[in-house]
Amino acid sequence: MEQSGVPAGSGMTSDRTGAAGTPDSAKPGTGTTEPMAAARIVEIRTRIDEIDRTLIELWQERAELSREVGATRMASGGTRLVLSREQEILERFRSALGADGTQLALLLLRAGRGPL
Ligand SMILES: C=C(O[C@@H]1C=C(C(=O)O)C=C[C@H]1O)C(=O)O
Repeated sequence: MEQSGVPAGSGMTSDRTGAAGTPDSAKPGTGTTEPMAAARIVEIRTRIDEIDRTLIELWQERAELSREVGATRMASGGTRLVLSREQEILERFRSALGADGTQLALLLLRAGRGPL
């Protein structure tokens, strides 16, 4: 892991810095000098940024709702967690997204309850 937190070799780092005069100076930061490709990349990135904002909002809303369920249940004498429900959620994500879905679901569940 390098200092930025981005793993080396992940494809998320580049020698092409995007500064003027560097190889992608047609559209700084796109990683290409070809104007049509650069324009399309900028367009797609606009939508990616929207999706990321939505994902972050949904992530935060889900965590808050999950915390509320846990608090409500405990205040009424119930358990903090319901493992059968967590299993259903893990299976939902696994069947839709495979092994990455399982990892994603584990992170989602942790976000609502904190580390065990
Ligand atoms: C939110 C709940 O409480 C806990 C959190 C869950 C979640 O984040 O989805 C699922 C099961 C419970 O362990 C629930 O029971 O629905």
